[in-house]
Amino acid sequence: MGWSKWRAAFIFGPLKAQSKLSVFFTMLLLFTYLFYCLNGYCDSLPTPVYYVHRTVSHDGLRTEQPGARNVSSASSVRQQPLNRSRSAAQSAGISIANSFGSKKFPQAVIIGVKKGGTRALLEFLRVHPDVRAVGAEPHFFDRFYDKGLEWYRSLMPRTLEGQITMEKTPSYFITKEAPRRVFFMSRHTKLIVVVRDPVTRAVSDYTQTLSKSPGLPSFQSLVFRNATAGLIDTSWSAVRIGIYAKHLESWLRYFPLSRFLFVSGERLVTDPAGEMGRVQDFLGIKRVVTDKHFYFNQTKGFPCLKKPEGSSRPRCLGKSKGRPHPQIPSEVLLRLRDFYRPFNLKFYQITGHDFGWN
Ligand SMILES: Nc1ncnc2c1ncn2[C@@H]1O[C@H](COP(=O)(O)OS(=O)(=O)O)[C@@H](OP(=O)(O)O)[C@H]1O
Repeated sequence: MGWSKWRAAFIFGPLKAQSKLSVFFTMLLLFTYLFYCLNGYCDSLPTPVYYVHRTVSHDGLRTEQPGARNVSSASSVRQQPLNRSRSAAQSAGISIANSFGSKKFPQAVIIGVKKGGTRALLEFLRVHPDVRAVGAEPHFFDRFYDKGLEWYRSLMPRTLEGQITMEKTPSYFITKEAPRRVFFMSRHTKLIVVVRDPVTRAVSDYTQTLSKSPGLPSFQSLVFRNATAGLIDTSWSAVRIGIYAKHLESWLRYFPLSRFLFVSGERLVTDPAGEMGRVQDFLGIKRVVTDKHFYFNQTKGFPCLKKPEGSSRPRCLGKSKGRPHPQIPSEVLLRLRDFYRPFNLKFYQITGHDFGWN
């Protein structure tokens, strides 16, 4: 080696070593970041925030602290990141490596009504690429509120930018505390209520209970408090759930009417594409689910999906959806119809929509 080569090695040697070192550290950083992301830790970086409402809310009611350890109380309206801790799925050891997106609180919830057609609506919505929904009913705002909002969020599917997270739990509509709790999660939550003729709904509800307890007394013996006087028993849940106006009033103390969409359970059967058009508009997503997605299954007597989510084969809802109802004496049904009439009218008046049940 000549003198000039020795000189070059002397001058550039330390520089080469430096650049090697910086490449090494950059790689190390990259690998560490990738490792963390693949294990779900990146979820805690882009924080979905929600507003913690004042301890005393606008209507003077005290707001609750869900699973108190998760959310600190706030004396004024302020933003609170809610995803510091790792999700329950992770702590339960469920591998979520190689998954994308993050778990967010639902921006839209199907809050009711039981036996209204809520499963059909959710399954139809799941066909939409911009909707991701929990399959099972989480029952967070009625049964599991003590588990805290972090637990609730961990149940949600991962969503990418622009996708909507959804869930359905029909019992929320009649749960006294649910409006306040949902409001506490986010006042911007969109609320969908699938409503169905309360008389048919009551019979459907009874049919479901009967399928689980075959020894159940007859519908007519449960529906009356005093059969001779024709007094309806409003303490029976199958009757109470159908007084929609009353339940809606509790929700309207927290949410304006514009935050609700009322889906007709009847139209969801006779014109699923039409009703889905309204739902997609309300959610602010493209009308992707159209009449092309449905076919009418003659055996089932209901519309079914040509290609449900995650399948390329046509599928109808299960046996417990769309089952035959027992025969109820017509005078019993007429009496029940009379009972609901004023409540239905009130409901039409509040919602500005005549559902045609009378
Ligand atoms: N496409 C389609 N297929 C099957 N069933 C359909 C469909 N669309 C609406 N429905 C009606 O949905 C009723 C059940 O309502 P829900 O899903 O809200 O019930 S539940 O509260 O979740 O148990 C169910 O009530 P029943 O007829 O009493 O079984 C159906 O009438």
